[in-house]
Amino acid sequence: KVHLHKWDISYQFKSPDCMKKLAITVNGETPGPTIYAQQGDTVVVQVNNSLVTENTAIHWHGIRQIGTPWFDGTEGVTQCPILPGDTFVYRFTVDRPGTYLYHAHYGMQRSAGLYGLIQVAVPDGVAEPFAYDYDRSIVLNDWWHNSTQEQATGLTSIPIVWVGEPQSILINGRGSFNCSLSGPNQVCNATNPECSPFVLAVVPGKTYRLRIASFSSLSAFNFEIEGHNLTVVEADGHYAKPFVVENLTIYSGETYSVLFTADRDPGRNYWLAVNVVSRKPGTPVGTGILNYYSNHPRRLPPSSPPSGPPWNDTDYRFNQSKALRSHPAYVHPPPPAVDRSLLLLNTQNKVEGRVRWSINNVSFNMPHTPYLIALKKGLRHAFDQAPAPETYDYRSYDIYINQTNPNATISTSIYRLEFNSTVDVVLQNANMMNPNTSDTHPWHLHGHDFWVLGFGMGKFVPGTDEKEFNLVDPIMKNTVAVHQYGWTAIRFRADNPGAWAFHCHIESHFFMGMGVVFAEGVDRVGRLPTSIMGCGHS
Ligand SMILES: O=C1O[C@H]([C@@H](O)CO)C(O)=C1O
Repeated sequence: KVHLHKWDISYQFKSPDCMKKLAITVNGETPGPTIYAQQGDTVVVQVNNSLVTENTAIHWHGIRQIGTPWFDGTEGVTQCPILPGDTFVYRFTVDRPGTYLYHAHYGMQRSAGLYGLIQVAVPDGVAEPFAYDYDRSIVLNDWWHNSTQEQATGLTSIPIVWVGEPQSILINGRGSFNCSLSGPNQVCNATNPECSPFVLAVVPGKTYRLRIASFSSLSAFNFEIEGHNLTVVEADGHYAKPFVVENLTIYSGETYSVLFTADRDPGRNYWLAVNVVSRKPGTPVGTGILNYYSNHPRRLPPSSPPSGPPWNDTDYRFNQSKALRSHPAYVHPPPPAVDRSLLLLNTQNKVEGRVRWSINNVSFNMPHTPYLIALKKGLRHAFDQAPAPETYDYRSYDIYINQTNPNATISTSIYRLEFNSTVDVVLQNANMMNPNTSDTHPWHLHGHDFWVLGFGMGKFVPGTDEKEFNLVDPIMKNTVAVHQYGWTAIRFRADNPGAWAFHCHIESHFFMGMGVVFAEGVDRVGRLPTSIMGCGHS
């Protein structure tokens, strides 16, 4: 089946948290419409860029784009930007069931509101390894009152003007800023229906599948339904070995399905609560209402919203990461032999006086000619041909202190992977430029899923820590957290011809250079559509 969507991308005045602000919308909405499809279907999205003064591009996050690497929607990597007034048609197959995302992949436009869900159902007659009565979704985001242009300008200023903690957390596009805190020239209207809390209505006794997705620009979130345990059953489109949590930590770019049963006292409503974790919260708890039929949907619960785990409890988050395993009936064992291992140190640095993020001391810079085009056409002058660094000086580097020399270099270099090779990547976290701080970084790989082999605290020791890898039942994902001062190991097969971004999903961190590009089998890529071209060298 082919699903055709016609999208008009435009700025609109919106008040998702009661404060009026310009937001980027799909057909006037943020979050944009959910794309529904069934495994094997073709999705066609005709994107008309009505932003007037801004380019755009849309990434289909978690969709591997097998055979269509040019429709990954990553500006600078797989396509030229879509110019204002232009229409671009994405056409791709959704080859696996599960919960996926779409969002802008141009500048910091995701933060401005261009995002939504993709739900791919199993084929008719195919059963999933769990049962539920109803399917619902929860889309999480963090929200600022200044514009993304202002944020981007601040990030590139000397000295840096950091974006700071968000003003609000949005649940399905709804938050509630305290209007008494708004400045005199700002339009905040607490009674605007756009910012009335999200209500999840449930029938007592029924079991719900909640598809939870985070589009956060910065924050790690902890999601809790007051008084209801959650059973995790899916992550990034893969069935998980079910495990029960009181609350779920979710990082930007991840999706989970959880099951819960509305089996508590039906005489009242309960809170949905989203708390910021990992960074010191500067944002009030995001709330919604779990409404037991037949209570009034606006009746507030008689309690305070859950405050979640302590924001700085790294072990708590680390333990959830380690609890996530493949469902036993759906294990795809990773290839045992590895062809290449990369050890990637994540650091905050300075380049020419600006604060940047670097991988093995190289800060990523997007070239003007998209890599896929440059590689396919052999345009060697379009980007730095020197290979990107494979490792860092792990023997002497102290991940717990500020670097003695914070300067890094900036480059457009990439990792060329042999087609069909098996690649291990260990992401190593470290101290930032402020003393005693390390952020959690959700890393997202385009074009592939990877096996999550392991997590560790402290420094990864090559030759030793591989022994801790889970080669038995690792979950496959497309986004995974690298915990503070810790490491995360993944494995993937370079079996998808194309050029693929791999980056921190924190919007400002990727903007500040926190990413790399992998390219494989480009000689096998079919004829590039001319619609992706028109910028840079030719
Ligand atoms: O990239 C970042 O920059 C700030 C801060 O380190 C500089 O002001 C911060 O908290 C980040 O995550």
